[in-house]
Amino acid sequence: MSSSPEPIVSIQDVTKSYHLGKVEVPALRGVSLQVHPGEFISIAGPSGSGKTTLLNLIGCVDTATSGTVRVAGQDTKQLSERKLTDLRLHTIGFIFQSFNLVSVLSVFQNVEFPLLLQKKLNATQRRERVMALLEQVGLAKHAKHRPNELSGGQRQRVAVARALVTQPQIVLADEPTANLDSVTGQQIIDLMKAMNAERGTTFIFSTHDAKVMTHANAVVRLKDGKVLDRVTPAEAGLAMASGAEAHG
Ligand SMILES: Nc1ncnc2c1ncn2[C@@H]1O[C@H](COP(=O)(O)OP(=O)(O)OP(=O)(O)O)[C@@H](O)[C@H]1O
Repeated sequence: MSSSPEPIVSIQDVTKSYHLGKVEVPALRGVSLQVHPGEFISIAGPSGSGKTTLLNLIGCVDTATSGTVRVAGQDTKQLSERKLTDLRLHTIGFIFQSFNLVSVLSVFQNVEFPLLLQKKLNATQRRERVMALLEQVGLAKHAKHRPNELSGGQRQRVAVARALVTQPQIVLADEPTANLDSVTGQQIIDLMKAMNAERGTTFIFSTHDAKVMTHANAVVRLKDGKVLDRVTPAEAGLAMASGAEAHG
């Protein structure tokens, strides 16, 4: 946790609507949220409450209908496509529910991929960076394997390494444990938390899983496209025990 006064993510009165033909689907209806550097934040809420939409806006893969999304001090609406790509590539790491590894690339090549896009390190530097991370996630011996030769938990560890390889300030994870059994899911959260503690990387992850939420510094609960509240995991647990939390 950081006491930095400057939030790394600042969202003000954001709405987002999708259009399905003539039908307007409001996904976010006036969301404000501040995340400070080094936080380990869970976005929780029932299916359809807007978690993925919110992560997509923070990750600059989609734009708000109205309101302001500031990431690393930049108002994303003011940025050109080029600048948005730069922000995604240098400042943000992504982890997905379904791992999204490239099946024809080895574990090493998957993790190296963002570095190739960045064009900042030479081959030796890239090798050192990738192997150090694979060591950390316990997969150095699997560097030459293809993703389909790994278990789900191992694939997600590769994805964690890939998200961190550019040393981003923020890692966004959309339901990172949803396709894993609970023990393996726990290992992924432990790994994310270790990276958060060691590097000070800000993590924002969505989840349905109450157990996963307990590891967050704060739980931001969404309902019907609005922030219900921002609570500690203990408070979220109490609310769930009393039946106030709906699950998707
Ligand atoms: N591309 C899209 N086109 C139309 N409607 C969409 C689109 N993406 C999301 N929605 C709608 O926006 C609302 C919020 O969806 P979102 O995926 O953000 O919720 P979520 O909390 O992540 O749900 P889940 O937990 O099921 O992934 C839902 O009503 C959904 O149907």
